[in-house]
Amino acid sequence: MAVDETPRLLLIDSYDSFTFNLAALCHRAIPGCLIHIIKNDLFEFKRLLPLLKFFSAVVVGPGPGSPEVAEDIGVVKHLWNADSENLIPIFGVCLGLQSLGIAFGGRLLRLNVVKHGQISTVHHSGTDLFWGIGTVQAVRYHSLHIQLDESLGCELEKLAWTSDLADNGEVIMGLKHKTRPFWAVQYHPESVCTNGGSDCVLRNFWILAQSWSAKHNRKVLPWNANALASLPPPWPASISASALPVSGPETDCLSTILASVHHLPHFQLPLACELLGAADEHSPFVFLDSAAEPGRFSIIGCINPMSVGITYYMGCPYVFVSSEGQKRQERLPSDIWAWLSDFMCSRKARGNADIPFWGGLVGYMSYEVGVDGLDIPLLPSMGHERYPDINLAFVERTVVFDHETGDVHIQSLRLDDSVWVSETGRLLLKACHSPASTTSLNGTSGTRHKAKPVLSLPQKDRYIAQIEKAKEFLLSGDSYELCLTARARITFPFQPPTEKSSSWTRYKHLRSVNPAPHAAYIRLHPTTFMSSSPERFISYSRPPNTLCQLRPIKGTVRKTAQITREIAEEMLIGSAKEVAENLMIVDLIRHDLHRVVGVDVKVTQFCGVEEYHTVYQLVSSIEGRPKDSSIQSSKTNLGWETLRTSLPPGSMTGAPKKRSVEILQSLEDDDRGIYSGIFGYWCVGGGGDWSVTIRSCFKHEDPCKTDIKSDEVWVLGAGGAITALSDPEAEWDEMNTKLQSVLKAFDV
Ligand SMILES: C=C(O[C@@H]1C=C(C(=O)O)C=C[C@H]1O)C(=O)O
Ligand SMILES: NC(=O)CC[C@H](N)C(=O)O
Repeated sequence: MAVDETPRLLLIDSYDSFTFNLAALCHRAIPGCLIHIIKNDLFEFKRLLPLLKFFSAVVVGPGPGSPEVAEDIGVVKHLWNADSENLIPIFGVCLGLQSLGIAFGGRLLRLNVVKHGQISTVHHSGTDLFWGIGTVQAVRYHSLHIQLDESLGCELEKLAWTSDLADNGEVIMGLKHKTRPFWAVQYHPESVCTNGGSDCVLRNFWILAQSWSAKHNRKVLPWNANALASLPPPWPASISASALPVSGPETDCLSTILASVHHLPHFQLPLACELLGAADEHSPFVFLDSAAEPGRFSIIGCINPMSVGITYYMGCPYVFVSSEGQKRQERLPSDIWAWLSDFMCSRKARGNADIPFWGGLVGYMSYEVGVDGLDIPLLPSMGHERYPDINLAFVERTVVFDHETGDVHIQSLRLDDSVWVSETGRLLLKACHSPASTTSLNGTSGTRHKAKPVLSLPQKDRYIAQIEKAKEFLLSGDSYELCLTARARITFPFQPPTEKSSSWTRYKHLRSVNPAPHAAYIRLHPTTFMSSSPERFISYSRPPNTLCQLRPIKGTVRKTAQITREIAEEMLIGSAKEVAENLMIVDLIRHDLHRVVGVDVKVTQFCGVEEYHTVYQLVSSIEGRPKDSSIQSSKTNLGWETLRTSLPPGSMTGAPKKRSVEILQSLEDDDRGIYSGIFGYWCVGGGGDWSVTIRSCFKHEDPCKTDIKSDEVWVLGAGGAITALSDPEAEWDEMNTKLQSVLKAFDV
């Protein structure tokens, strides 16, 4: 029988959000290995068993829940009892270790004090997995642990442990089976903050596995594509251009957009927006506003009746496309993502490489679009007849202001649009030289509404009770962190609509009272959306050589007169709780990024303290830029694929993502809708930039339907990450601080 030289690993994923980090670690530690990743419920054991002969080893990943619960552990629990014919070396992580533990007489217990995103010193035997290894500082994500009664002639041997002192006493961190080829660690070797116990432990496992296989004459069968057709292709080799959506022709055969540049350092963005139609309630308008640092570009999209509008409702097999007053529906080829990809494929163009947006799609996507991508059923409350879950305009004419250089770029994708480009230039130049009123620039709190609005706020008792319930899920091991949120509503009694947009005035007020780098005003009927978000979800540069960057925020301190930057740094970086919150999301996002871009993922900023108008926040930055030129061709939509597979934003869910979203659905009172989703753009050059919809509010109405005398209802959401270390009162305050940052614009 021929021996297959390529190390093949079967990585069994128990629906965790760190699985691709583990795959990346295996790839680093075991040269040339190919990793097939399956969910723990893909096969029954009798179907999996014959496939094991094609693998060199199995890696059992971490996951939510308990190894004693059949649905949580899936097929894994059977692996340990395979007969000697079918034995295969196995490396387990966390839930994997716990499953090994209970299979051979270990007791599964809850920790007194759970450890999520915290770093412990791991002591070890210096043998087996820990051979040649010095100090280990390891990240832990667990609520459960294994205890061995070694006096009973246990088949397992402890290899590593940590001393949690008064919290939990000694906790097992590494195990091996005395005769079978099974090894496992309780901590997370793949976490970005684990030091000393990652690559080298995996390398030791591989050496142990190979020598056990040699000693027991275990042969790996040559790869047989037919027999293995039911397995997914190996990672990272599966990431190839063919697996990515195609973005159209190569850049060198594209038309060049029309553009003019004016140096106007004192450009008044709100005034420019008004000259271009922002104040006209009846026309659609989009403005992506870098209203504070570190935002650099602000984008005004000039929409007119010929512009294409795209709306999509969750669960609907159609997408609605409107233009020139007509609306038609188109059946989706497979899903909305593929449709949008096709739509953009035929609209590629080329412009000034220094400007991130040349025209393209601008708008928002709801949280539920992302939830759907996790294969979680929508809540029954989600009907078609609500509001669009995806609402985008294809913007051909844009004004882009570069806050760094003071240059204004007027651009059009249309052929023969030089008249619009030059007239818009003239208009904006003129406006720059005429004094603007403060009201026009900043807005005022006063709008057309005379009557006082009714404000409905989250109830403290209810929110605290939800935090307590969330904590139960953290203690049981079902989640490591839950981003709990609540909604507020501001209702203005019906007033006859006016030409002059009151929401635009409101937005100007918001951007002056809570300036933010990812601010936005998006009026795409029936929805009006305004944001003062501090958080970028993802940006991806134009292909080829796309760089994907995600910038999760986790860790918040409210600004007050007493809180200086130094104090905020101490409160954030000096707090195990805040850093743990951030670390968990960094690890989750690394996983999301590794899945699409392969091995080339880096954390370029870890827990930087950034100052915003009302809060200090801990911000990390994770980047991926695959070196592989086949993925990096100018024809692939790497960024779009990363966006699709990374929703909903990890910072708005918690980890592990899928289980956490399910738990949050059961805890929160309403679906999130637009809140917690994303907004931003997809440029015709292939790049994109999408922000997280927080510190934002929205309303749905159609000003053309004057016969319906509906109230004007603005909805806003706010929340924060709940961890086992959360103090409910402090979480309640944090959520309110975030709500207030937007409520200020309503003077309620
Ligand atoms: C949930 C919100 O914010 C999220 C939660 C944060 C936190 O827990 O520290 C910080 C930024 C956001 O990712 C919100 O603003 O509503
Ligand atoms: N990271 C994990 O695999 C966690 C395992 C288990 N759910 C626990 O909390 O202990």
